[in-house]
Amino acid sequence: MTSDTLSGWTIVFDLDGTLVDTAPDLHIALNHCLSEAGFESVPFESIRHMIGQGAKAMIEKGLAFQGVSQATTEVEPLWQSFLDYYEANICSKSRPFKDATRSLEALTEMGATLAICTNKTQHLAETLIGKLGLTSHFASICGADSVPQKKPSGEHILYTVDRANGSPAKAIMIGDSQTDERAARNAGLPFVYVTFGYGPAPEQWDDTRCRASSYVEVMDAIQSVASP
Ligand SMILES: O=C(O)COP(=O)(O)O
Ligand SMILES: [Mg+2]
Repeated sequence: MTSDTLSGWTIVFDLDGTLVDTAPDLHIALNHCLSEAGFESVPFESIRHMIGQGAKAMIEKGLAFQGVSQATTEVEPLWQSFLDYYEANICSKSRPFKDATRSLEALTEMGATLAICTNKTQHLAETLIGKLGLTSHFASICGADSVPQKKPSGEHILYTVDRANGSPAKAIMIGDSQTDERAARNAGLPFVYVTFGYGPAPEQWDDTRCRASSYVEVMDAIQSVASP
């Protein structure tokens, strides 16, 4: 790809499962809040599909996994306990996916503007990206509580693009879940689905052009969308 190929384009990344492999730290923090409330742990293999709709939804799924109904358990105190623990340990094991950082640098060299649209809270998203030393790559970072409606609302992505001074007509969403795909569709943006994240995969996702199993393929997919 030559330089300036992506001039005027805004590339919007999901965070958990797309840019950063956060599952190990989320898993420890989820089990911390569950055990404080007297519940069993959730095994690591089961947590992947609990990520993607924010921490509260993850805790609710963790409880449901134990057969605990929300009618009998208040999620709010568990959520507070999760947030305190997770904030203090947010970057113990979380690392960018292979080649992600290099790809951010390359995209910027090609003239793209980069942004993050995540269902993490704003504060946690900024804290994690800061601790990983990635903040300077992004023109905007928009967490779930920075907008009236989080993903799968398209508004969340459109707000993120706007905050980055971009245009939805030249923007691409990269994500690892059905939530991201629906948000991109609601916003009218092309979507690149990464298969190395946490899913669940978008339903009836057969567009091989926009499926990426590595950051090398993410770069190819962006190129094919931006200059078909
Ligand atoms: O925290 C979550 O559950 C999801 O976050 P994501 O939108 O960055 O995948
Ligand atoms: Mg995700």
